[in-house]
Amino acid sequence: MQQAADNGRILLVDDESAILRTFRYCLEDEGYSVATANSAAQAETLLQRQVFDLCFLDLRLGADNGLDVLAQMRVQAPWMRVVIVTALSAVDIAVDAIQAGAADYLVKPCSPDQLRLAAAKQLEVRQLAARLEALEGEVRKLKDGLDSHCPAMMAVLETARQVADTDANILILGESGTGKGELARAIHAWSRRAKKACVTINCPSLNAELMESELFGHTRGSFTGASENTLGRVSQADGGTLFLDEIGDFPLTLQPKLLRFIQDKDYERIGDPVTRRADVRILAATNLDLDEMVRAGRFREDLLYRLNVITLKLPPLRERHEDILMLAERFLARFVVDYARPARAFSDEARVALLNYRWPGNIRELRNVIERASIICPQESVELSHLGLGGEAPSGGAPRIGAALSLEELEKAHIAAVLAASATLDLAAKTLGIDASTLYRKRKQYNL
Ligand SMILES: Nc1ncnc2c1ncn2[C@@H]1O[C@H](COP(=O)(O)OP(=O)(O)OP(=O)(O)O)[C@@H](O)[C@H]1O
Repeated sequence: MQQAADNGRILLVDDESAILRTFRYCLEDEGYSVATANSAAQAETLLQRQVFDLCFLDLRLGADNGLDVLAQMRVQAPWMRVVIVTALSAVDIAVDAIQAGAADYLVKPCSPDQLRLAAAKQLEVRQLAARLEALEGEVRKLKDGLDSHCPAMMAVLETARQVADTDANILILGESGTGKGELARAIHAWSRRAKKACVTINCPSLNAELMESELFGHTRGSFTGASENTLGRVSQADGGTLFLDEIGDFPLTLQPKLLRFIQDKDYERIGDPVTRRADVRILAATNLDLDEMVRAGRFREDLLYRLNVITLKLPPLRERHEDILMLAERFLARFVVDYARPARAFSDEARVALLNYRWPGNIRELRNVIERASIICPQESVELSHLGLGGEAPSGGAPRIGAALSLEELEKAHIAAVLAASATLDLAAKTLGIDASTLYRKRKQYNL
């Protein structure tokens, strides 16, 4: 029975019981699952209860108008292919039916071969459509890359999807590399603002003056170096989304202007007194403890309350056990194509190591580890040794001063080691003797 349903589920609608019987035997012999209805009402009831892939519909159904029945079917089961069965004298109505959404027509009396051929052809189209739908779903998932089998992450994604289409401001929390930026872009893509821009500002990379100009724009000559008028990101994001990445580093002195913009949607460009408006949805992300920053006087409480209308907290990768191998396999599949390398799968030992590692750098670190492994692995199976998961830093041991390394490689390794040994980014920046915004840029540059 299940096998027949898998081959194709067919509904026959005709008021002549002899025709129903002959068609049924012929199609069942082909291995299809077949149901019959001798009136429009019976067909409607069956369609409410069961899913059909194909319907053979006689347009002359007693008192019922066949075209009305067809229209009803198109609403009830739009995926179902409908083949009209008609007498030669009524072929012109069949043509109307095709215009109304039927897939094809058969002229009565038809031979068993004609019936079988029509069924096979339509079921093939239906299977292709179903396959396309499934693939589109997969592509959508891969595109936002955000599917998960981890209950905590699934709950975050579910809330994110629910609130995506509202204009509520959302604060995304989570350790560095957990995918806050990815989630922000996905929320924009799921929202009704998707056709407009999603503009990102990396807050730590700019001081207060440059940030104001970046956000709201400026007029030529309004400050040293302002050689031309600029629109500002807020204006670019009009109708869309503004993503404030690492909002914890947003300059304190500029926070009142951001607050006013979020509350009233009003702003002025630097050097231009005209008050402008922009319809922008705000998403913000941070790995800092904003409540703690409020207590320490480093972040405005009123701004925090405007930003965190909805808060989404991404779990760290070490708590997403169910997802580690899925993500690793996905990265591997992508990188071996990018680099044209032979690796195809992980050995058992490598899988265990991936699951047991603590992933302090979360998905960003996993991505780097797999990218590196996919390059250095010379065979189909990625072994534990290709992963380089020995110590804290996955890049394979501390480099020696004087070793055959470029300055860049040395800098990357040193920054990685200092980051691993420092409690906060500020402390790491202090140790390195650079400011936090430079450290931010270097982390992004080296994917640390
Ligand atoms: N679900 C995912 N599937 C594939 N790649 C992902 C996923 N989530 C994150 N990534 C990748 O991991 C890296 C880190 O992601 P992202 O920049 O969004 O993290 P973050 O939490 O915003 O990091 P930070 O706090 O350091 O800015 C990026 O390269 C991103 O493409």
